[in-house]
Amino acid sequence: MTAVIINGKEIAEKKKQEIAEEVKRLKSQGVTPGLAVILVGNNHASRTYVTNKQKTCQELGMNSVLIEMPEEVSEDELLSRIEELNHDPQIHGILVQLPLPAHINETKVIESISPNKDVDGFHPINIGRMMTGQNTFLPCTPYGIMVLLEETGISVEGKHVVVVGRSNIVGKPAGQLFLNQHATVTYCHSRTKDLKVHTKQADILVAAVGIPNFITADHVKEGAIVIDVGINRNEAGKLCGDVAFDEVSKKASYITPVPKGVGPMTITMLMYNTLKSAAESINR
Ligand SMILES: Nc1nc(=O)c2c([nH]1)NC[C@@H]1CN(c3ccc(C(=O)N[C@@H](CCC(=O)O)C(=O)O)cc3)C=[N+]21
Repeated sequence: MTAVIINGKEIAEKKKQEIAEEVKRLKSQGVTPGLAVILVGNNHASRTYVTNKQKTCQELGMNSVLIEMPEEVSEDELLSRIEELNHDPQIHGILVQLPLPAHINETKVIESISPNKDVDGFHPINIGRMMTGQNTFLPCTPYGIMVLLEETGISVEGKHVVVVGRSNIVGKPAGQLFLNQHATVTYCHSRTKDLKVHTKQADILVAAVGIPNFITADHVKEGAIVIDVGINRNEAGKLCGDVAFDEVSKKASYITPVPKGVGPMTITMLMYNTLKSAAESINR
């Protein structure tokens, strides 16, 4: 079988147009969605991501504020800046770019963001709401995966989804969203025994490991749907996923590439969450 390549860039463009329309509507009601991005230190990759987020805000007619803080900033200073943003009526979403420097407690920072402005969906209150199927901000990357599948016309109900990776921001919540949509979910991770025995059962295989070429053709069932969430650089410095694309795409029925797969959806869902927050602020 030769896989259909799911074009995440194209689907993201379509979704962004829909979001831009909604932004116009909100603006006519006097509310412009506003996102604050806090960048601590001068990590090169982080800076690229943050620039992309700002550019996308502009494209969609939203306001964006970049708050840069030096690597040595104290935790207290960061927390008090977040507290200001929690009370700023122009700001509907607050994103603290991760990772943070080692002297800052990430958990404490995430928990200081108002759950009403936590457009990353990382606050424990919002994670709890997601787990219990309530209305909340869904974490952007897992949410983006669900939208990719929906837009491709793939139903998740009853399918066996195997998630490889159990991070708090991708693997764990991705499994939960699939479960919420009535899939059967298996989690695998670095200590799973006989990984292939599990991954070969997958109707939908989600790779969120962080190791280039980790998932090879012999991990994959003929005709499976393969979602590559990895963002790695190979020896040549080229962006690549967790899946050995060339060999796996000969066996899968659908596959997401890297780049132009899940990545562009992550930013799009961040924009969606910011819009949602702004719309809900009217009723608060
Ligand atoms: N608080 C927080 N929230 C995040 O959402 C967050 C974060 N911290 N820290 C870093 C990761 C990484 N991340 C990406 C988003 C989009 C692409 C993306 O659009 N990638 C493009 C390629 C971009 C390129 O060429 O470098 C693609 O896959 O096609 C990648 C990575 C969000 N993150």
